[in-house]
Amino acid sequence: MHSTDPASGLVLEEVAIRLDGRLLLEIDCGIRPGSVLTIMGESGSGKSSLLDYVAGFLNPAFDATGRVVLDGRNLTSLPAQERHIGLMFQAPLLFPHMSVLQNLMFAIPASVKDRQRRREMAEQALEDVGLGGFGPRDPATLSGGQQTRVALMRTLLAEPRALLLDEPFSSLDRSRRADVRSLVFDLARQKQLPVLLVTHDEEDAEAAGEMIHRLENGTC
Ligand SMILES: Nc1ncnc2c1ncn2[C@@H]1O[C@H](COP(=O)(O)OP(=O)(O)OP(=O)(O)O)[C@@H](O)[C@H]1O
Repeated sequence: MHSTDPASGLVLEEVAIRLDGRLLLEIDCGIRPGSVLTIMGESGSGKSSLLDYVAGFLNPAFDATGRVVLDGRNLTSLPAQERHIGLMFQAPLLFPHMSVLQNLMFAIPASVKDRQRRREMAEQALEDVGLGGFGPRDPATLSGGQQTRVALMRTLLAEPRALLLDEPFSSLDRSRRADVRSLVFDLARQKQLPVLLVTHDEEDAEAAGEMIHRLENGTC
């Protein structure tokens, strides 16, 4: 299934990932701006490797083929930093030697040169996720849910054109998980980003919406 408008959204055209000559995963699909495709499948089926391929840093141990097209542009041979794709993992991975605010300011594109403007954007991002005033804090002093919210805003401040989420909610407890999940999907919808979500959690998949691909024998 391809995106209805090939000039928008994320399209994975006949992507196949192999390891040691064995086909791990095959996918051919389109994700419209603002919608989420959820990929579920057993451990080791190649889900994270698919995200790595889309992001542009698949380990060379794998052999991958197929095109990655974002908003009509073929990204397949571009380096990761030129793809404008945002990633979020299970561990929030904030830089420990920077304050929360510095973590956010670091993500803002270099095209925003004015330091005061960068600071205001980072402070606003914290306000947006209910963490106003947390800027000076050391990331290690934040709870898991707070760190995840900062990581989300850090990803979005980089102005990605698509989001890849690899089990991003799994370190959160049930109640916090539902809140952070809604926040991620709401912001993705607002910003009209196509989202590729990898999860083992049925509730995540249900909350994400109608497009769920379950890998069976590597194909979905
Ligand atoms: N750098 C690597 N070199 C060789 N094999 C690897 C490498 N990284 C992962 N693998 C193997 O590739 C396969 C796919 O791994 P991948 O992490 O993509 O699966 P996954 O579906 O995301 O699994 P999980 O749900 O457990 O996170 C696994 O068998 C894994 O052991």
